[in-house]
Amino acid sequence: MLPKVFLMAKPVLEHIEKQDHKAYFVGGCVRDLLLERPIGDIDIATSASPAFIQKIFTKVIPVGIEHGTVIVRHNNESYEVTTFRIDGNYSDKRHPDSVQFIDNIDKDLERRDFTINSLAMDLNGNMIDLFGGINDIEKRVIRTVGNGYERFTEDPLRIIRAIRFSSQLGFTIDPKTFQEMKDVSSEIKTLAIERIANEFTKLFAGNDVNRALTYVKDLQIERYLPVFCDFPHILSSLPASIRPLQSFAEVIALFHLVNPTIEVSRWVKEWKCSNKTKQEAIHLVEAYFHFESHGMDPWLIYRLTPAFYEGFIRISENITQTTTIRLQEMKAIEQQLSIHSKEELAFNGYDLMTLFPERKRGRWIQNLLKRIEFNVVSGKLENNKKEIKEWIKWNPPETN
Ligand SMILES: Nc1ccn([C@@H]2O[C@H](COP(=O)(O)OP(=O)(O)OP(=O)(O)O)[C@@H](O)[C@H]2O)c(=O)n1
Ligand SMILES: [Mg+2]
Repeated sequence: MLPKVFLMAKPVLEHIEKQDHKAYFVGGCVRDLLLERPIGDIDIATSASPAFIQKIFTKVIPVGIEHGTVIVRHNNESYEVTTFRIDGNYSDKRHPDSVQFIDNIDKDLERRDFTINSLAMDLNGNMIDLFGGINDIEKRVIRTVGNGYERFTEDPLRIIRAIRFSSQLGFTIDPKTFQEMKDVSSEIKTLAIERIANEFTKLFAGNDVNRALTYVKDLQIERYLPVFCDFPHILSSLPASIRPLQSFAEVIALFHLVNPTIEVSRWVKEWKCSNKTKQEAIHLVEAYFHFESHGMDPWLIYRLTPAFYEGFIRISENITQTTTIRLQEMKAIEQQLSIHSKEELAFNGYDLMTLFPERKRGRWIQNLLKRIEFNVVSGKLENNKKEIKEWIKWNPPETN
């Protein structure tokens, strides 16, 4: 019996087939089904044109109609439905210059990157396996469909995808395919950095990230990657055994901790990351530096967003190469915090100005509040007005 995600998508295929067109499950979802891995997106390939799909379904989003792709919404799920096609040249290394729609799936499967990704499955679970994909899944090998040199030249991102799949799936790369990756590797410099970052995020998240990094070093891909190209030894300075990371921010944090002379802001700028990624990386790095000098304490927990606890553990485990920090311990400290934000502090800037009416507004207010906040969070000072007032007597604000 097919997993639920396929059963839910089945009516979409049935509806297309009822109109005398062919429709198949293709790509990653078929691969992951055979590997019994969690299924990501369900992609569908069809002989029907995008216009025809738009006609026969009520909810269709034309996401990439020029490449033959639309999204069909069915029972609140999205399905990418792509017309069988062959690609023209990829002169911008992102999208083929032109695509030609065809009515037979064979040639469509032939243009795909790896044999394990070139499987198609029909409604009844019958497999179309033209390039030995099932055999390669059994042997756990990544191999290009046909001529690797051509596949990688069409889209050099496939070089990094091969390594990413080896990390995610724990597969080896076929030696001939690997040689072809080497031959085309300098083309990586033509790729949009966002695409590379996307693959790198998945590469570092894979269970077999260490094997993948061996491939990266062997190919010397760092020559073509921003930041890495200026610090050729940074990959070799990584800890001996990397545990998987879950976001690009974690990757940046790790590299910054390995080489603090490269600022987080430089990684973010050259890899064109979002501000969200930047903030997450800064957060993780600050937490780790605090941990290094003070250990796990309430101040660390107070400053670290709970959503980043697990990321912090992953980073720490990588740097220290131990597994001593426990999530429960962090949560327990969080539960015990006297305050969770400075808004909960029993004393504010206005109180300080009332206490020192002769003083002009200035930096001293912020500085003193920060010290109060730190002492309250650290359990050295009770969070009530009277206590804080008393404390200030002995810890007066700095002179302006
Ligand atoms: N550069 C690329 C990108 C994609 N594909 C084909 O398009 C399918 C879907 O692409 P994508 O969703 O990027 O990869 P998946 O294999 O589905 O992997 P994931 O699980 O990460 O989505 C792939 O299986 C592959 O057949 C390709 O041939 N060349
Ligand atoms: Mg996919």
